[in-house]
Amino acid sequence: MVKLVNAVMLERRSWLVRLVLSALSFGVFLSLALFFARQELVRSIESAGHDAVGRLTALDAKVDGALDELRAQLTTTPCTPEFRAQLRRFAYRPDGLNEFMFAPKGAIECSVSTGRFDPSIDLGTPDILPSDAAGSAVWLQLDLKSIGLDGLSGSIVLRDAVAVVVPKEQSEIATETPDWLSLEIMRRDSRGNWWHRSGDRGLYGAVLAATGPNRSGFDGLFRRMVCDASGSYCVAGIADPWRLAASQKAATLLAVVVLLVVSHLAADVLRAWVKRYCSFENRFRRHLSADSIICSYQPVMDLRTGRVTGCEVLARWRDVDGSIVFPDRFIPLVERHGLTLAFTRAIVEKAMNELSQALPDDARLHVAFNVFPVDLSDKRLPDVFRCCQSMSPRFSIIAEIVESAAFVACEARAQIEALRRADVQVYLDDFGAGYSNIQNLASLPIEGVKLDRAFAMAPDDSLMARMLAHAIELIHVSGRVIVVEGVETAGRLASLRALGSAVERVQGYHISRPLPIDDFAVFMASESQRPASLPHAA
Ligand SMILES: Nc1nc2c(ncn2[C@@H]2O[C@@H]3COP(=O)(O)O[C@H]4[C@@H](O)[C@H](n5cnc6c(=O)[nH]c(N)nc65)O[C@@H]4COP(=O)(O)O[C@H]3[C@H]2O)c(=O)[nH]1
Repeated sequence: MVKLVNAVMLERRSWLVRLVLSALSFGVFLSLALFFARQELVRSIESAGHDAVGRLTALDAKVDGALDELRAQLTTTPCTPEFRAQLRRFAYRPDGLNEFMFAPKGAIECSVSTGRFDPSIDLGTPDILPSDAAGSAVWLQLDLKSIGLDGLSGSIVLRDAVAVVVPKEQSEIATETPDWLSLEIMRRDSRGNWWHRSGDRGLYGAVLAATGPNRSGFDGLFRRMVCDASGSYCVAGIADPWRLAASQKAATLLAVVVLLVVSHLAADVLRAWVKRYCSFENRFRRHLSADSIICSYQPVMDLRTGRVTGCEVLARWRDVDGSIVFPDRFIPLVERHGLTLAFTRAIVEKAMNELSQALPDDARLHVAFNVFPVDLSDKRLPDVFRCCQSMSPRFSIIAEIVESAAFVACEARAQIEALRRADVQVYLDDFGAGYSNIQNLASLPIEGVKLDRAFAMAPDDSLMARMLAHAIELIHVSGRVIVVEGVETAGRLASLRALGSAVERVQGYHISRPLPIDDFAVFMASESQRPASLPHAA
């Protein structure tokens, strides 16, 4: 997943990313479609089951009702011509029940179609015994040839010596059942045995096994069992989605095409969303907190004594994958989203907390913080450094400000004065680059100036390197403390020292790179062991 997100973010192998996302979306949509299809299929089984159960229950009621009515109407001696005439009259009714018989104890003595049977035909033990004395006995699935109904099959229901033939078609499953749906109707007798009534033989057992406790995994078929309230009838149903799809080829094809198109569109939306959600900007905004901000401390050396007397606090940010992000990536975001003051406050509080814990109580240090140019017009800025006041004189605080396009000298002056009242010294940062203005250098009540690192980092014979001495002289004339940053070599350190006392402090990779707090504490401890006369590493 991480690889996929990275590929999306970096726009690498866009065809592959699109393919993977399309496949993912297709999978999701297909699952959804199958879920709804499953609901529909299960609903179809249930509705066909309820239909069948309803029809059979109604048929039973109709048969029992007809037999009760017939018994009440039979007034003559059984199997006499008058008796058979009474049976026949009843049989003519248009209710689908046309063959009535006199069959005491299951032995048929006469019927509407055949007349008298001599000897009588014994039906044997009924398949379904009567539940009570007033109940019906039933013989299921009989070939009715023996009672004179050639080519017919069905059941015989006997109630108090009068019986009726229920033709097979009447208890059949509806003929309009689609071929992807198989049903079996079962009838339960009073002893709890189940009897096949119609449909596909064996389905009941198969559904019971597949839905029971020892069921195996999903085999692509959906199964359901529907029973009536009394538990006399159950319908087992199996729906085969693949047969359904095959029988509806055009609709299935159309559904697949629609799914493909929708998945493709969804993949594009997903890609855009992942890009937006996982973009550095959004990640940074979501996870920016005091915990994810890291302070790095770059030692600042007093050039005259060779001692490290201060540090600049530089912000880093820990990304969600643990990697460390440098300020050039996130400082513009902090500015764009108006988080500058809160960010500076978080850095100041974290750094002061770490420094006060990691350094010995007798350590004395200048601690320099970068201030966003935009906050120079925010009256709340001095308040950001309030937590440092209790730590004086251990730490003396410096706010480094950069002249920018929005730099308004009179606002900056008021802010600088407010900062000084809050015991914060103010230095102009990156002097000599960007918007640096000599008039500001002369007129603003600043304590120091940090010369842009481009001067110290310039190659020895370059114009910038030659300008270094002049820039120092210019600042020196203004009477400000001069800090030169970007000192990367012993040679550059020596050349600065050779300029005399103009440069007060230096900072750069030659002295040390920015360090995590623990390493900075170790660095400071080793500094305190070093004899003061030994110039630092030069
Ligand atoms: N090549 C080279 N580089 C050196 C040398 N010595 C110091 N540097 C780098 O120069 C930058 C000095 O900070 P900056 O001028 O205030 O410039 C800072 C500052 O403008 C801004 N920044 C960093 N932390 C904060 C912060 O907490 N708040 C604000 N507002 N800005 C910050 O990000 C800028 C870059 O910071 P970093 O990447 O940490 O880069 C740091 C430091 O690592 C050297 O000898 N050689």
